Amino acid sequence: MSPKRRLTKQQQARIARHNQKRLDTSQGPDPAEDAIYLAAEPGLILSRFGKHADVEAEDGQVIRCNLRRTLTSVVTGDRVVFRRARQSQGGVDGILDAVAERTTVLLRPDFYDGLKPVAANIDRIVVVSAVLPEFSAHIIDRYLVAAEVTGIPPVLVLNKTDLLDASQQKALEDQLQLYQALGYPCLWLSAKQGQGMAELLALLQQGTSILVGQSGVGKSSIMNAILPELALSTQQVSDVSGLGQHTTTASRLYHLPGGGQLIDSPGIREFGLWHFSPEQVTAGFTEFQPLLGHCKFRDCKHIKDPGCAILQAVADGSISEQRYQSYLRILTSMAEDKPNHF
Ligand SMILES: Nc1nc2c(ncn2[C@@H]2O[C@H](COP(=O)(O)OP(=O)(O)OP(=O)(O)O)[C@@H](O)[C@H]2O)c(=O)[nH]1
Ligand SMILES: [Zn+2]
Repeated sequence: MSPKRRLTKQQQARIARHNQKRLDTSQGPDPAEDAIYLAAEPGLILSRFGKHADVEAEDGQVIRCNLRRTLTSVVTGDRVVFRRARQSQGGVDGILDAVAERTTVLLRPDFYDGLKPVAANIDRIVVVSAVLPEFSAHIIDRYLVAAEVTGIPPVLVLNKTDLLDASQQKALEDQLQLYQALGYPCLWLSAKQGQGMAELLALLQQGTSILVGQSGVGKSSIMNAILPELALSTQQVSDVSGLGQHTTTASRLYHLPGGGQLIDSPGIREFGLWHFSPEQVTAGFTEFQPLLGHCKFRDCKHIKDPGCAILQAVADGSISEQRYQSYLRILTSMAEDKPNHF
């Protein structure tokens, strides 16, 4: 093994000075840059695209900034330190100096590229499902596992309830009852007719939320209903292209009229679970958590193992058979779908 390279005293001092300047928001990293930029200020990333980001300053202004090359990961929702340029250059009006530590980060497992951060500092994941194309408790369970493992509280929204007849309604009420009993807030919605929209808005008024769910469940319809600003831009896109859909996959943060933020992130609407370990999936089932460590064998897989506390709970009905079957399906699908590098 080669000996560790030691830094000289001068090198150490230079690095220390550099780090100190980066942390000190009252001074830029390089005094020569003060001729180009104003004082550092805190900001919020609304959107990131390539080498640029739209940063919202505390006065509400949006400033398009260049990213320092040292900043490798900057995503929508990041809290940052930036400086306005004294003069606009080529449509760019500032520079992004530093990114604050994130409370949460949503990672998108890309089949080819590995894990990619797509949004940061999210307080709530709104899992949208619908009675059409088809209601699937299993898919809801996948989203719930992802949310639990990521550490962001989920909320369930059932959309298109205007299409239900009485018997379908009863069956779905039972389904949502199960999730409600697990501690997940559930909301009945019709983005089309407006039922439940006021309750949803009230829920989104605190913190930053993101909508996820399968294609066609009505995420865009919900967003357009609560964000006139977005409805307008979608409309404009549809007028030009005739496609009526977003042409970009970039995430963007919007402020809601009565408070709270909503991140529109087409790239994370459906996410895989490849990057989770089987143990994480187990822990992602909230009702399994109190039983973990109570199985007879320490390495219990909770599948066929004798003395398994989870299997026992399924047998006596305190854990729902449906949720347990969902758990098994997730484990199987992970083993089948997993790309080599996860
Ligand atoms: N009946 C009914 N239809 C709805 C409702 N909400 C949305 N839809 C319809 O469902 C279809 C899909 O809605 P979108 O909002 O595009 O769904 P999405 O989840 O954004 O789909 P992707 O963009 O593919 O991810 C559209 O034809 C909507 O008009 C609702 O509450 N009731
Ligand atoms: Zn077990």
